[in-house]
Amino acid sequence: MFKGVYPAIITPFKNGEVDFEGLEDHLNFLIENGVSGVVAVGTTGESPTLSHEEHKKVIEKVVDIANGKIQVIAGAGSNCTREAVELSIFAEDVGADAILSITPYYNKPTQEGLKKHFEKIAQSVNIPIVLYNVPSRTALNLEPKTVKVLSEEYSNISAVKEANPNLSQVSELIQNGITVLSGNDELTLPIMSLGGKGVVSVVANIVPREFVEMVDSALKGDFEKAREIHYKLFPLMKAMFIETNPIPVKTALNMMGRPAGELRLPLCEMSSEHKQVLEKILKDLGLI
Ligand SMILES: O=C(O)C1=N[C@H](C(=O)O)C[C@H](O)C1
Repeated sequence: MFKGVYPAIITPFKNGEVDFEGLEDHLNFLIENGVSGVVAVGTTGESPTLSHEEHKKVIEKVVDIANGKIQVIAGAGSNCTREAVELSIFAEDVGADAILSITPYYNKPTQEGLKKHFEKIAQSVNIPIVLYNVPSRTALNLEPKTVKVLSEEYSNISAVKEANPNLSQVSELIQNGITVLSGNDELTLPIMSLGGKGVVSVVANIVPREFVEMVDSALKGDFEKAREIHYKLFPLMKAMFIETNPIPVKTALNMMGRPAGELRLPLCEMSSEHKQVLEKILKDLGLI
């Protein structure tokens, strides 16, 4: 079901509002450059600062523009189970191919609580659910044993977007038959060497075609070619986190003349020092 590059698409803003024209332009750019699909309203899409109405409208618009040409994984997570269920049902109803469901953040449930949370979601939709584990943002780790129990009970839970850099944990997930998508651009190649199937990517918003070539090379077993691209793009991948994502990726896209637009507070404009670092990397890659 999941293989390749899935940019976590940015949400363009103009004059404080969602720029749906810019969203369509950027999504078509990604489609034209060979991505397998996109994640709509993930972290990179600034989900925390979209209203529920905007969140739903962006998912609906992305599904509409994609029009079956690529997969749409709808960001539908929450630290409130009831809210996550409601959003997941909405995403399925408007035609999303799958949902990305982050582990609850801030309220730090136990593994038993995580299991019950995702059980409720799996019981509410039929489309596939990609569990999203990102300890650096949620302050908890979704353990492989919890994923194993869920995947054995629910056929629509079979994939994890893994942003925990612990590669032993990645091996355990894959050994248990779980499809793993990297949740960290820099770890994509190492994870694919273990059997991962691709990535939910930030940097692919900027260089989709090259990142697709890297992942496709790894999927074909051509790790020499994949490594070559990995190291070419490594400075840009690192720069995506020189400040909190998506500040760098939107800054880079604006530098490239692409319609990324503003950030919503509390995310704000990148420091001029970091802008200079990013600008040099983009120039070195011939992107500006
Ligand atoms: O938008 C997402 O979802 C992503 N979140 C990660 C993060 O910013 O913590 C990075 C990931 O590649 C995309």
